[in-house]
Amino acid sequence: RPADDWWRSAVVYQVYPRSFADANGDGTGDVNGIRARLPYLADLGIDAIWISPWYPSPLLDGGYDVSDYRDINPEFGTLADADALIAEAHALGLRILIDLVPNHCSWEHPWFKAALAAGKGSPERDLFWFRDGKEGGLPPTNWPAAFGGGAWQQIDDGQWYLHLFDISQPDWNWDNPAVIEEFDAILRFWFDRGIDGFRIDVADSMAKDPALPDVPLHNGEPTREKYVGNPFYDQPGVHTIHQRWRAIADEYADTPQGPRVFVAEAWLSPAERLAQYVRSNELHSAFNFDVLQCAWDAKELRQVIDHTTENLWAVGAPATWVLSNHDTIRHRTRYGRDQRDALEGAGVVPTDLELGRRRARAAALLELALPGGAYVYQGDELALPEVEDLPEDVLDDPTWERSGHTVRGRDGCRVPIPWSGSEPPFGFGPGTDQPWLPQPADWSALTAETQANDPGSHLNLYKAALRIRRSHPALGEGRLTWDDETPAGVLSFTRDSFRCLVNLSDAPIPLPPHQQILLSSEPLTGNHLPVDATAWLQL
Ligand SMILES: O=C(CO[C@H]1O[C@H](CO)[C@@H](O)[C@H](O)[C@H]1O)[C@@H](O)[C@H](O)[C@H](O)CO
Ligand SMILES: [Ca+2]
Repeated sequence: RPADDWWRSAVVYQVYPRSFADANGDGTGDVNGIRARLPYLADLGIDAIWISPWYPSPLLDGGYDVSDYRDINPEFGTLADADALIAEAHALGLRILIDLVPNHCSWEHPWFKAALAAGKGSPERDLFWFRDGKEGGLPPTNWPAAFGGGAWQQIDDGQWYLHLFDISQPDWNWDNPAVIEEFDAILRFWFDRGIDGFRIDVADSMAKDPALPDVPLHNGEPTREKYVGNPFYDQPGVHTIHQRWRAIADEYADTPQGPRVFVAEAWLSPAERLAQYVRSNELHSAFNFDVLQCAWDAKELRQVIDHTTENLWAVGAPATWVLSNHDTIRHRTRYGRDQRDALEGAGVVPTDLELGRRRARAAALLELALPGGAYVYQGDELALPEVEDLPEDVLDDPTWERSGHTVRGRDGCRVPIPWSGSEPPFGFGPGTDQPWLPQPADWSALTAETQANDPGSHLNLYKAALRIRRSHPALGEGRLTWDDETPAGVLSFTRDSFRCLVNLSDAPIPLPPHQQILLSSEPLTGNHLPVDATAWLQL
C-alpha cells in the first residue's frame, strides 16, 4: 500500500466539473467526461484529483450551494458514475478528493425548506441562524455578505436568516448537535465509497460568536477584514470541528487506502493563523494563498515563502502551494499585468499575455520545486488566460448580480477546457454548440491536442517537470536553503543536489556551470537565463 503521508508532497489537479469535459454533449461538463480524461491526467503526472462540488444544487453559486450532500447533481451524472470514476482513478494510481461545503447549504436543501415552514423557535430553525431583527426593521447584525450586501435575509414572518455568502446559501448552525452528526455521517458516506479526502470550503467560518456582535465600520461600511476576533471567521470553535473530523478520517487507517485526508480552504493571513488549522490533531494541509496573492517580485516572494514554511513546519505540516483556482483571475493573466488590481476582477485591464505566458512557465517550475504539496487548477497546464470579455448575459457568478452588475465575478476563470479541434467547443463535448460559457475562438492554439504535439508547449513543460519531480529525490516534501550572493531580483534555493533559480529581474543572468535539468525558457547565447524564466539545476 502506498505511504500514508502521500498528501505531504502530492501534486493535486483541481477539476471544476461544469467546465472540464462534457460526455453527453449538453454543453455542461459531467462525471463521465472526467472519466474519459483520466488517462490524460495520469499521463500529465499528477498524484490526485480534487473535484469541486458535484452534488445536487440549483447552481446559484457554481455548486457551492448544496441541496443534497449524498448524491450527484443529475446534470453531472449519477452515483454509479461517481463510483466508476473512483475505481478507474484508483486503478490509474490517482487519488480522489471531493469538496465539502460545511458552512452553508442551498435554500433548496430539505432541512432549510423545513425550517422555513416550521416557524419561529422550532428545532428545524435551530439548524440554521434564524433571529429576530433589531428595532426599526434592522437586521440582527451589520455583517456583510461576501458577494455584496448584508448577510441577513428577512422572511415573511419577519425573522431573518444568516448567509455569509449568497442569499441562496443559508449558514448551518454548528452549535447544534444534529448538524455536527449530519456531517459526521456525510464524511463516512463518501469515505465508505472510497474517497481519499476532502477539500474543505471556507474552513474558517463554521463557528460564529454567539453574542452576534456587530463588526467595526471601515470607511463607513461594515469591514470585510478577517481581523482577529471577527465574529464569523477564525472563531475558536472551528478547531473543535476539525479535530472531530480528523478523528473520523483516522478511523480509516486500516482500510486498503489508509487514513483519509483534509485540505482546508481558508483565506487567512498571516501564516501564523493558518498554521492553527494544520496542527497534528487537526487538518492535514491548508492552501497557502499568500504566494497566489503575491506580486511577481523576488523579495516579496521570498518573504512569503519563508513566512509560510516557517509557520507550517513549526506545527509539523507541509506547505501547500497554489497559483490559481476557480475563485481567482488565472495567473497567466495576473502575471501579464500589474499585480495589485489583477486579483480583484476590476474589469478589463491592459494585459501582456506573452509576458504572462513566460512568467506562468517560470512560476510553474517554482511551484513544483518548492517543498510540500502543489495544486494545479484545470487549464493551468495549458496556459489558459482569463476570459474577461464574456457577454454579460452569460455571466453566472452571483457576484455579478449581488454587486448590481458592477463586479463581473469569477466566470472568466471557469470557461470550459479546449481539448482539440480548431473551433468551439474544441472537443469539450461532442457537437458544435458553444458550452455553458463560450470559449474564445483563438483558443485553437491552446488545445491539449495541439500542445501535446508541440515539444515546447506549456503542457509538455508541466509533463517534464512532474516527471522529474516524481523521480528526483530532492523534490517533494523537505526543506530548502536560500543561496547567498544571489543578484537582486533573483530567487535561488538549493535542496540537496538540486537548485532552483528564478530570474524576476529585468536582465538575463549567467547560468551557473551546473547540469541543466529543465528550463522554463530557452537559454540565451553565452548560457544566460532570460528574464522571467526558471532553471532547475543538478549540483
Ligand atoms: O472566501 C472565499 C471562499 O470561497 C469558497 O466558498 C464560496 C462559498 O461557498 C464559493 O463561492 C467559492 O467558490 C469557494 O471556493 C471566496 O469567496 C474567496 O474569498 C474569493 O472568491 C476570492 O476571490
Ligand atoms: Ca454534459
